[in-house]
Amino acid sequence: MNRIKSITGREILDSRGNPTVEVDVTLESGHTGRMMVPSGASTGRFEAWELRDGDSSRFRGKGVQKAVHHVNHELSGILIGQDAEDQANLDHRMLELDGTDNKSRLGANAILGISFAAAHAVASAAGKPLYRHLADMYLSENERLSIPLPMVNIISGGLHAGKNIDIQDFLIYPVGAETYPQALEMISAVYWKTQELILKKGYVGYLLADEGGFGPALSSNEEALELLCSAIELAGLKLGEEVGIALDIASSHFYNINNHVYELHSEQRILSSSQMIDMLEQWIHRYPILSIEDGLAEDDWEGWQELTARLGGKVQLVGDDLFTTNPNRIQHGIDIKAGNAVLVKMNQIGTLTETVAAVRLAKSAGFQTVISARSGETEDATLSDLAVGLNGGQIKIGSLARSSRLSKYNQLLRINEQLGGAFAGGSILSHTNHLSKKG
Ligand SMILES: C=C(OP(=O)(O)O)C(=O)O
Ligand SMILES: [Mg+2]
Repeated sequence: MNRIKSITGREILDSRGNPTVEVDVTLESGHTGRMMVPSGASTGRFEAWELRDGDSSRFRGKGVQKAVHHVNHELSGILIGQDAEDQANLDHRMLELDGTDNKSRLGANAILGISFAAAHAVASAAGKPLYRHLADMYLSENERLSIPLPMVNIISGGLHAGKNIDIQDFLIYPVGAETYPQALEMISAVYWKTQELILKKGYVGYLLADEGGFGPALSSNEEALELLCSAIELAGLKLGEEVGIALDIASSHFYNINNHVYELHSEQRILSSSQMIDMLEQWIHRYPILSIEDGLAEDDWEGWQELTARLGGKVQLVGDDLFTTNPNRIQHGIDIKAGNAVLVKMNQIGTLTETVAAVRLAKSAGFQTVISARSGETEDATLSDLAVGLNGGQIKIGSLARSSRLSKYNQLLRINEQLGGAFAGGSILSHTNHLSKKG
């Protein structure tokens, strides 16, 4: 038993210079925990509600003073004196007090901040790193922890880069790395080769997008794939074997829901669901693509069924906007065979308890999990502990050149030391065609 003594919320700034919520929880034992809440830009329609003030005289309406007020008054009012070690009870009480389906009254940003700050405080009181506290709470005793395989944004598009191209993330997978530090070395090599190539190709400026990836106005979406392949080879790494490719199509953001078509604005092309799948299938054959996220839109369940039937045996198909870390939507995907992996974003659902439920459900159905940051982040590194502590297997943080991203990559380096170098590595993807072909 360790009761909550005080809860303090405040407004801080995130990596886009927008306000976000920070929460400190102090226990009667004197231990404290802190959480800085992330924020998305290419958000799914079915996410838990991020409460913003809407008063345009401050931060273009993006202030979070209302959410902070809820932390400091209503929420702390019901939580002070509660046992912080009973995470499920804390989260349940907050959900009950909010009373809505999507946390829109008090704000998922307010609730998430308290939920994770409490976990931090309890870990600190127990003298444990957060990942260990999470593993002790949620994993079986003999489960061996490992550093997740990172998928790393190198070229950005869509809403993260001013719509230079339509597809949002061109990422690399250091599948041939035997250790996490080796993986980072490979990522850094490809990152810098990509910059060199962009300048050599005559683009004016290489421009950095929200997650630190390069965001030039390329001539087509496919040019980004060609660039990545060249950069991997120029870095002296074996394409597909040492470094593979992942995509986040983020297609909900160019889906025309009225006409049921996908509008690739940068190429002036309009595609049906089946034509989108045809395009992705061609790319899988041409490039060493191991994972595709949101290949189709959040409303296109039928398209997802076709996508999964056609490509699910060859690549990882990750639902982000599709599932929004929501156990009900994940269960529907499992039932109708839509996707085979879940992107896990804690603020899409809003509490630690529900995040764990989403991960457990995904794993129980044999789905992979990718624990993911948002495009708006802070120096908070909770994500890394969450990915290790739930044995997520894969992590998506963004690119290397942003301290909001590096805080997480560097936290994984520290945890790596403590785990004696245990790394999930490329074997996590051995079910995909490209890697299984290697034998
Ligand atoms: C990280 C992502 O972007 P955002 O946080 O903007 O939703 C994503 O789409 O996977
Ligand atoms: Mg996504």
